[in-house]
Amino acid sequence: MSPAPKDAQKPYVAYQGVAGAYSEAAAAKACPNFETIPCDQFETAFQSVENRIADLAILPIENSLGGSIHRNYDLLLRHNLHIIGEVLLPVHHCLMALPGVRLESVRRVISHPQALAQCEQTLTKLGLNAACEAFDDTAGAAEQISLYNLQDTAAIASARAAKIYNLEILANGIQDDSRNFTRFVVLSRDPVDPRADRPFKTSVVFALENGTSSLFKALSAFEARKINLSKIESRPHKNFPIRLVETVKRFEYVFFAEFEASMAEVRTQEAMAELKEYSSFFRVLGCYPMDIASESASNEGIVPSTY
Ligand SMILES: O=C(O)C(=O)C[C@]1(C(=O)O)C=C[C@@H](O)C=C1
Repeated sequence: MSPAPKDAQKPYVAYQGVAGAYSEAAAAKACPNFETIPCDQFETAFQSVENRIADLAILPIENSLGGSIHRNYDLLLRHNLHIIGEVLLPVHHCLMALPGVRLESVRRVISHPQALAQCEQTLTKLGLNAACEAFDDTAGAAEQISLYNLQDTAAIASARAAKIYNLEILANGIQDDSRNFTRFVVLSRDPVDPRADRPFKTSVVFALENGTSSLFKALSAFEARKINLSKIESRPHKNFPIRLVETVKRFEYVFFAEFEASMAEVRTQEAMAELKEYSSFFRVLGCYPMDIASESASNEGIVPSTY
């Protein structure tokens, strides 16, 4: 599936999955006045912004139980889009099947690998005699059951997906912990202007001249200026995966770091300049408003008013 051509009058936001996916819910929360464009792959969502089919894309980046979505970190590096916002979405999973199917007759549970991971312990507690199978997205798994009349299969997806695909909810709230949140980032072709009058985050990606051994020193540039590091993720350095130090082969990484500070602040500019001194590669992925509980509750969404 590729995104449909867009109507030039309306703003569009691309997401991965089909109607009823959590990414669609995140798009509605972040950009309530936008039309949504479903994409079959994460990369298609990036491309639809690059090719001007969509104005923005929304991508899951990490989950409080399942961890980081590595694929999207790699794609952030491969593509040149800017992060302009973030949104935290509570994720409340349901186990669903065709009407009349009982829990005892389920032999297969299908869903997005993140959703399967977030419900692993609960599925065991439910005493299911079923194999888990990965699917491209949660709502797509629900759709599959409906389309092919799969009597022995259940899906993990949202209550909205159950409604859209006419499935019955067998168990509600099956995430292993109620504090199950996915953080999504909003991507655009253009950056937003950094501000200092409200909480902003800055996301960067870098590789170090001397490898991991200088990571502590590099990050202390932020600590020294009392800038809070909210996230760090390492991924293989695809252009330079191994460093030979005498007889030892060391793995090389690129580091994704997020700081609770705006690039409009002098302390952030200074810390970044210092980090660059240790880096063989450095890029700002975005400087954007933090998703703060009171703000995400507003029905304005979190995308800047320029959209
Ligand atoms: O499959 C979906 O519904 C998605 O939006 C994807 C996704 C993910 O990639 O983590 C988003 C939120 C949930 O954590 C589970 C799956």
